[in-house]
Amino acid sequence: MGIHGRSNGHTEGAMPRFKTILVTGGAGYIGSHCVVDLLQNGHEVVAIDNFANAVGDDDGSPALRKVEEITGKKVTFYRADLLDKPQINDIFDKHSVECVVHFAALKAVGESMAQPLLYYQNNVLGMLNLLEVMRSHGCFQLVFSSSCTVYGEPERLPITEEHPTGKITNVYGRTKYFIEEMLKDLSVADERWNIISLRYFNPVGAHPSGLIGEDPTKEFTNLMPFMAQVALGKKPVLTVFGNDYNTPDGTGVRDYIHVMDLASGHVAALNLLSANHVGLKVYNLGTGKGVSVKQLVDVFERVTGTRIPLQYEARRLGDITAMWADASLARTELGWTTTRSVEEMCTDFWRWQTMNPDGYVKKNKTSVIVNGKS
Ligand SMILES: O=c1ccn([C@@H]2O[C@H](COP(=O)(O)OP(=O)(O)O[C@H]3O[C@H](CO)[C@@H](O)[C@H](O)[C@H]3O)[C@@H](O)[C@H]2O)c(=O)[nH]1
Repeated sequence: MGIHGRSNGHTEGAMPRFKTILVTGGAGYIGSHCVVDLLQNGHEVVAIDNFANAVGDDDGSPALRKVEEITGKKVTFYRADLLDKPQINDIFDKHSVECVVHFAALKAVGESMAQPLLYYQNNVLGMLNLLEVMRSHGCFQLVFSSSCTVYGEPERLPITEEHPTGKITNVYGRTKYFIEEMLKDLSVADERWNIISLRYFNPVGAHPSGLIGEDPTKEFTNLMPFMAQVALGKKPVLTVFGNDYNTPDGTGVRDYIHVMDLASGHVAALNLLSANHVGLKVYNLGTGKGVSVKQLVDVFERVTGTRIPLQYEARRLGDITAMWADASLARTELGWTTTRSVEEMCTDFWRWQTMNPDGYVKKNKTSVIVNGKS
């Protein structure tokens, strides 16, 4: 496989498709990987990011410069905040945006509990501003980045899109849930809206080139980046939160999905939106397979040749026992499936980590507003 990775079977040009896509949160982990896939599928991308949790420098986004290297295509980038509505308005004035893929959001569960207003303001108000600007510019096509967290503690497994939502124990998850409810109301009130909400399971891995990956600017607590830090020797031990769950090996089970598979789910969603009026549709993006903490550690050690010292501790507050997707709706309606194994998730993440042990290299130390760098 070359630098361009692989396609998951979408035939370029087979369906009518949008030309210019606005990607909010485009410099972030999932956003930057998705931009790769959008560019490789012939879209033009205008990306915005406020660098709340992504690396930025005087020249814009190091991640998006790498995306340009991978794809050989240009990304128009604005450092912009969705809370600054006039700025968002200006961007829509400058570009004929046909569709928005909206990633920009704060996502740390613990932080959301300590600072709920910050989360409601950023995630919910940011979404409202975006929707208003979209409407005033006649743009009604949206792919929204939602999460399996909207399901709360599963009542049954695997989780289908029909599973009840709303019984969520953290503020971050509630912002995703509230936005989905808003989008429902909007699609009922005004049939011009054409929206797909994608409920992600646990995104991990990195682009196979090793040029882009996860480099949060905030303290992170997710399993794979933490495990990689331990493997690099930057952290002494991986704390496993709970080995007394009702799972085969006692550790928590999740549906880990390679970030490039997740990215191709967005391209598939755009293809559906560009050819159909769906109102509002919701799809799970997961592999359909549950993997425990212990299993993920074992695969990571095996494929990277590293050793991860473990320390078992009590369950983490608010963690659920097990969660995995029924992804059959996305398969039948979006024509999308995952193609990357847990081994590839670990190998690709490790390649990114070892090629970039300190994450993205900034061109300059300070950040200034960069408008319309292309
Ligand atoms: O140092 C660590 C970190 C995690 N875990 C365990 O690993 C699993 C995965 O944890 P993590 O990577 O933090 O993901 P989740 O807690 O499943 O949360 C992710 O998935 C949620 C559902 O989409 C999103 O809401 C969150 O933003 C996203 O971080 C869980 O069983 C954790 O208890 C450990 O044992 N040790």
